[in-house]
Amino acid sequence: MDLEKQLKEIEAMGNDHIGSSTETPMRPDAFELSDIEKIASIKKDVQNIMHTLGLDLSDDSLKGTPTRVAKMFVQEIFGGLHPDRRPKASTFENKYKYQEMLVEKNITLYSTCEHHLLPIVGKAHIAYISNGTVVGLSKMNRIVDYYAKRPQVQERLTMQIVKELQQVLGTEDVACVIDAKHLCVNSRGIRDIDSSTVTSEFGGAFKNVETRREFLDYIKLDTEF
Ligand SMILES: Nc1nc2c(ncn2[C@@H]2O[C@H](COP(=O)(O)OP(=O)(O)OP(=O)(O)O)[C@@H](O)[C@H]2O)c(=O)[nH]1
Ligand SMILES: [Zn+2]
Repeated sequence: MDLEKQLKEIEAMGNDHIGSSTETPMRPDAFELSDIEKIASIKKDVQNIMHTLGLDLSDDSLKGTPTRVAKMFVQEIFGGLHPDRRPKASTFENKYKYQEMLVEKNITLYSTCEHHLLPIVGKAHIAYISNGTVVGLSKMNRIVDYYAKRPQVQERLTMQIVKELQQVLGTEDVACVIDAKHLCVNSRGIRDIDSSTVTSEFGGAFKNVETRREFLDYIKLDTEF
């Protein structure tokens, strides 16, 4: 089979998982292997890639790389694929009777583009209006970090963060804006170092133009990376 045809088939297989859902496309058997087993398997895959590239894996500087990359994939940059790592977001009663929106802005975001497996670096900004329940501030940073630690497209990441907070807080009134640089755009391909991508998801009251405007005024997108 020629290469072009093979590539088309591989692409078609990948697209089977893509739906309109905000869920990360995972197979049902995603957690049959333990983390240790995944690290051992990925180590061999990375060894194979490096070997194919012609690198000498007995070199002192290179020999630890397959293990390092495998651990980094499973435990760090893709650690958010595992539901066990979902942050426990304890909620409290809004005893202050605070009625206005709460904004957690400039949340540092490191993710990975699922098309090229290159870094996405940026800031997330979150707002919610309590309907009686509040959440500890750091939990918003933790939720961003959990969903960011997956192969991602920025649109899905933005929606996953909002959906999670809506569930935790029991309200639709949650919004998220992400401003991020994609190294797949900045450092390869079109190599545009200055462009960044802005995505947003506005739930409930944030669909109202004035409420949305208030949130956007608080965060004033002057993001520095
Ligand atoms: N919608 C969306 N696209 C993304 C995201 N991250 C990367 N991309 C784009 O996904 C596309 C991948 O499509 P292809 O055209 O198959 O990739 P490519 O041939 O390497 O494209 P170039 O980057 O233009 O060289 C690229 O245009 C990326 O810029 C994201 O978070 N959201
Ligand atoms: Zn990419």
